[in-house]
Parts: sequence; C-alpha cells; structure tokens
Amino acid sequence: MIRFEQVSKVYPDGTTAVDDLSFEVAEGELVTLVGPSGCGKTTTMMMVNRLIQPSSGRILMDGEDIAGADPVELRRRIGYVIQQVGLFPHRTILDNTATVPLLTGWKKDRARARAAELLDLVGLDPKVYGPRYPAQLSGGQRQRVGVARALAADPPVLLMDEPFGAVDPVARERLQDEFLTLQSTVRKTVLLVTHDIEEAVRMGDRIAVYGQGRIEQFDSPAAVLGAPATPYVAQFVGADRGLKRLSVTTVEQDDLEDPPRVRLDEQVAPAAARLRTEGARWAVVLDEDGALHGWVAADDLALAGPTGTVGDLARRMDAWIPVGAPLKHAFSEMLQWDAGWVAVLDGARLVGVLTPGKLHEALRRSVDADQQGVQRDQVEFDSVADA
Ligand SMILES: Nc1ncnc2c1ncn2[C@@H]1O[C@H](COP(=O)(O)OP(=O)(O)OP(=O)(O)O)[C@@H](O)[C@H]1O
Repeated sequence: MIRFEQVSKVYPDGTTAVDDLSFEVAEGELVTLVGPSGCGKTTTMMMVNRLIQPSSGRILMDGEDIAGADPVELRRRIGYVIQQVGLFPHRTILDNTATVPLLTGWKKDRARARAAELLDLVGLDPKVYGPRYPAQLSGGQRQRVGVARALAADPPVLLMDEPFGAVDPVARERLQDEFLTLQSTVRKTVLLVTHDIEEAVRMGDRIAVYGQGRIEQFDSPAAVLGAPATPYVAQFVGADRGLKRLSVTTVEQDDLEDPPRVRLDEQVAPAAARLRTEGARWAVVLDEDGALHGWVAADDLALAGPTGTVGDLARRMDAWIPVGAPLKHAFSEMLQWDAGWVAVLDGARLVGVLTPGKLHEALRRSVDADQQGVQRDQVEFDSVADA
C-alpha cells in the first residue's frame, strides 16, 4: 500500500534527516514509527503527504509514485492527525469535523451529518459536543475530534504524529484502546509516529525502530521485544522488555491445564471419588449451563458428609480471560482477584486454566521462539477455540 524505496532526505542546511529508507506498509496495517527525538520520524511521515519532498528515492502508494500525484488530490486520500490538533478556534466542533468534506465540495447538510456520525464514532455525543468550540473541550476530547476530522472524508490512509501525546497517561491509554477498537472496523493503513515504546508496542501491527535517520529494526512488537536486532534496539526498548512482552504474548492451548470438572448439582460422594482417582487437589465447578462457577477443593469434598451437592462447598472464581488474550491480562486478573489461577473462556465455555507456572513457561517459550526466529506469539487461538 505504502512503499518507501531508498528514500533519503537532506535538508538545505546539510542535515540528513532520513537516510536510505526502504520499507512497506500493507493495506489495513498499523505501523508505528518509534525512536528518540530528531531521528527522522516526522520527516518520514510528512514525505508521504508531500509536505516534505524527498531528496532521493521513491514513495509509492498503491503502486503509484506519489511524486507524480497532485498534492491536493493526494492529501484527500490521506487523513492527518497531529498532536496540536489544530482545530479552528472560532468554528464549532461539528464544523471543524466537517472541514475536509466541505473542502471537497460536499453540501453543508451532508458534510455535517457525516461529521456527527464521526463524532459519535470517536465517543463524543454530537448533540452535546457538536455545538461547542474547541476551547470548551478537554485535551483528550480535542484529540478525539482530531481523529474524527481525519476520518471524515474516509481516506484509506491515516498519518498520525504523536496523536495521543498531549494528554495524561490514563486518558492516553483509553484513547489508544478506543482507537484500536475503531481501527479494527475501519481498517485504515496507518503510520503512527511516537517516541514512546509502550505506545508503539500497544498500537503497532509492526514497529519501525529508528536510530539516527535509519530503521534499525522493522518487525512485530513481539519480535522487537523478544529479539532486538541490535544493541541499540535492545537499549531503546528497555531493560524491562520482559514485562512488556506480557502485553504481546498470547496464551496458547499448550499453556493451559485441564483440571477435573464437576457440576454444581453433582453429589459430593461421586465427585470426591473422581478427584481421588485422578489424584487432583481441586476441580473446576461449572453451573447447570456448563458455564464457569468456581472451584472446589478435594479436601473439602473428602471431609464432607455423604449427602449434599458440590454447590454446598464450591467457591466462586472471578478471575478469567477470553481465549487469545495476552499474558498481561491473565497476570492482572490473578493480582486483582488474588487468585492462584485464571479460567480461560471461549464465550461462556471453559477452555482450560492458566496457572502462574504455566504463565512463566509461556513467557519463556515465546522468548525462545523469537530467538530462534520463529514467531509463535501471534499464533491465533483457533485450535483452542475449535477443540
Ligand atoms: N526544516 C528543517 N531544516 C533542517 N533540519 C531539519 C528540518 N526539519 C527537521 N530537521 C532535522 O531533521 C532531523 C529529523 O527531524 P524530525 O522532525 O523528522 O525528527 P523526529 O524523529 O520526528 O523528532 P521529534 O520526535 O523530536 O519530533 C532532526 O535532526 C531535525 O533537527
């Protein structure tokens, strides 16, 4: 979709901002450009909408060299989101959002209807926020308007330069999540510039890690964290990259344990006997519909009288993750509920359980796999879901 071929940019004062850059962004892919200040990220991005001309090399969009495109026409195909959102202060939020459709000749009513739709999409009620002026919004809300405005003309490509930079860390994480949800439906081809490796890892399908004017590594977040290509990248992603891996490593079927399952309405005696035979210390308890209820200890079953049901002894279990969730999610559930394991569910159905020992093994395995150049982290959970 977007292809850089040996692109360099030397500014008139002799500064080489970008040096012999070649990479490709696939259609619908979100690539983050990350690196320290002044490494050439913004220059790279602004060459795509021709706000900056390359000194050499070519940039292709859909196979067409953009050097030959009409810049105005080109920019209509490219949404642009910047940190200082750049809203017109004397225009309402609705009219700010409708700017591009109006410029491209839409009738006012149609452009405003589209703008209202977009505000809704980014979580701002158009009835409440549409009539306001930019100064009457919080920083995070203004950034949402920036995203809505960039999407208004439905361009296939989005350029985002530190789009969530001007808000506090909590609002920032929320905006990132919201944008990812949005992106899963609109599937734009996105280049996102950030100097924050956490953001790059969270947001990117792939990450380009910049050194001075050059890409040091272009890879999946898991690979960048698991197998940094150079000492520079290792240093940039940080000593706690093991922790960051928790966010990008998903749980696989091999990671799960399958303890015995008993039902809430099952009689105690046969349930106790079954656990004894299997040598299990506890069992997962399912309700009448087969959904997770909790767990029961083998000792409690063994000590209970001959009458009664498992339901009398079962304890609730609230720690669970959906199949395919990252290890970080599992870890956080364990901490939140002070639980020794988490249930892994496919809808309401129990697929298995994840224990701290298995979580550690999963992390270890993904590091080893990356070091062998094998990307197992991203393996989908289909096999588990089908099991
Ligand atoms: N118009 C210009 N003339 C000369 N040098 C420039 C110009 N614009 C940028 N540079 C230089 O080019 C290099 C790359 O700048 P660029 O803005 O692309 O970096 P960046 O990675 O986006 O940095 P930041 O994260 O600080 O925005 C820097 O050394 C910068 O000083």
